[in-house]
Amino acid sequence: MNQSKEQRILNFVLQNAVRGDPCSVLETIDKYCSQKEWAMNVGDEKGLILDKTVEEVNPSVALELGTYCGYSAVRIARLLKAGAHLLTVEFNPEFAAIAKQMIEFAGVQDKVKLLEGPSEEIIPQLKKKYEVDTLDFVFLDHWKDKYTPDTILLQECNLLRKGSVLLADNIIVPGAPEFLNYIRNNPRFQCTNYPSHLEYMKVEDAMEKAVFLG
Ligand SMILES: Oc1cc(-c2ccc(F)cc2)cc2nccnc12
Ligand SMILES: [Mg+2]
Repeated sequence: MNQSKEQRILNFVLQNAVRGDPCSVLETIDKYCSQKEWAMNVGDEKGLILDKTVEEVNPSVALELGTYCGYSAVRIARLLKAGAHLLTVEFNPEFAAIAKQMIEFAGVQDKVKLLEGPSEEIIPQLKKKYEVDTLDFVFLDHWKDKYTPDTILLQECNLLRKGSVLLADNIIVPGAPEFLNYIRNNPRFQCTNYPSHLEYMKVEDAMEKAVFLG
């Protein structure tokens, strides 16, 4: 049974990165995916926008929708202060299995809780089952047609508070036009657009930051 691309990425990290060193893991994934096989990690260019937003928010509790191989989970977790944690949601079991190993190899497992399942099922469980009060930061990087329903669900579940920051990937490619329309026309959010490029490509992409005004 030949290996998946995600397994090949993990193997390359296990053989070439430094165990317990998140930056080494990120560099190694970026090296593989820019030189050998493209993959949908947020990447090093948009990753800098993610870094700056996480540092600005300095979240105690962060949520990621769309774990994939764990690249952005490692990217976010490496910046979290002592006692802070990231909940990351992945519905694809193969991806979740890869991400778990990636997160552990990077040594950030104590800061990351990987939740396997559909976001629409997990979000309503965050308060009672995962002891979340409100979310300081949310990274949306899963299927683009889920950005809007999940943002509405976060509000319905009272998981956002005044100042909660959402950051959405792939605003241009693959694109999230319905989400953009929703969030930019919603008076309860203050939006900022960050032009960038699709990971590992010269194709234009962008991220959108949306601050919940309460
Ligand atoms: O960053 C991303 C890029 C792409 C993607 C796929 C194929 C293309 F041709 C271009 C872009 C899909 C994604 N799905 C979920 C989360 N993030 C994604
Ligand atoms: Mg993405």
